[in-house]
Amino acid sequence: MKIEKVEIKRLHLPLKEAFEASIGQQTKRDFLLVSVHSEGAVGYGESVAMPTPFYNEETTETVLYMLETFLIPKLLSGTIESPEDVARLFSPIRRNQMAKSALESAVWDLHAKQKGISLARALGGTRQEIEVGVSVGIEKSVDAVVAKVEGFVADGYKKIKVKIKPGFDIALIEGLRKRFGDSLPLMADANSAYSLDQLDLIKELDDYNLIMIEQPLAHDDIVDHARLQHQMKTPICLDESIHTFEDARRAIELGSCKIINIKVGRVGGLTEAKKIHDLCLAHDVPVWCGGMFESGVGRAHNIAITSLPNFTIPGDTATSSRYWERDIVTPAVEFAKPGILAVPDGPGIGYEINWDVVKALQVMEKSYSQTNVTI
Ligand SMILES: O=C(O)CCC(=O)C1=CC=C[C@@H](O)[C@@H]1C(=O)O
Ligand SMILES: [Mg+2]
Repeated sequence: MKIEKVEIKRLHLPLKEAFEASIGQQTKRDFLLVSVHSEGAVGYGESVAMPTPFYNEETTETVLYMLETFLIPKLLSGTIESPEDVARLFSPIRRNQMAKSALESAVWDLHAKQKGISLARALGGTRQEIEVGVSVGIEKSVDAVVAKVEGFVADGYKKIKVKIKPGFDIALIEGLRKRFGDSLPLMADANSAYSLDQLDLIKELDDYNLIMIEQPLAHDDIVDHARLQHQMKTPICLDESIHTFEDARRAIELGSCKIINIKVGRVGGLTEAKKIHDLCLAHDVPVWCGGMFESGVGRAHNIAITSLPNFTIPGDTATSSRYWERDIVTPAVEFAKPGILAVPDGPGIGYEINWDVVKALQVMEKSYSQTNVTI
């Protein structure tokens, strides 16, 4: 497969409503839509980095820089037999996983389209339908979160994840359990807002039958998380700490978590995501697909990877209408049944780009071909 051309469009996609976590507030997606071209076929990917480096170190600007300066020249000048080769091609470049993933996932889509099969099938997916959860941000009061959750439960979401931070944690979980009882599939995500100094406080969360607590401690830690996991019955799930297969292997070996959140962008693309999935399957560690407020393009990649067998916990792959007035794909991503998405079986990601919406949101576009880049 020879990639002849890469295009990048930068889009500003407003969220229907602001989303707050311990790492700050978000009102829109500022992201890159990436397309890769070969022999008349086009594959699409999306950069999931945020405009600010508060979730991880990458930003929309650093992704653009890495793509233009290193990754696109490498892809255009190299030869690849399969999408797995892209990760190998990029391996001399350290980190910058979200930049790598934007291109690599587009090549996966292209590959599946060229073979005339769905991306899910190309990845080895086995499910035709996936269960879906929803991530709920921090609000002004516990009652305000309860009201939001009420709507999502009525919509049929199969898992409720709430964001917590010191001062907005125990009372929130208690309020939710009071209103919805013990059977609500509930989890909490702290985005690294705690340290082991707050061990007693974190341990209080053990009383609420949570499915898991996501990333309570530092974003770059697996040692303290292991200490914490050994003292808690609630499974710890790692998000920010896992960037590679090796990170996952070490975390499992140390006992730092019992569940892993796989975000395709955070781990550098679909090839690494699949490797982490396989490792976790071999170690009886269930996984689920996290979200980064993806547009329909990144969401389609998430749906495809979630069709693999060890994605046994509903992911943060909510519907388009949970986030956007108008998504950039058609059809929009909507439930087949309450809380259930159908895995598309058309070629590649299985959604078309809605170019009218893209045009309306586009703030920049660039094109790269073999004639105008050097490595
Ligand atoms: O709905 C989604 O896409 C998930 C949103 C979500 O919870 C997150 C997205 C990005 C950074 C964080 O705030 C958070 C997470 O840590 O999973
Ligand atoms: Mg998280």
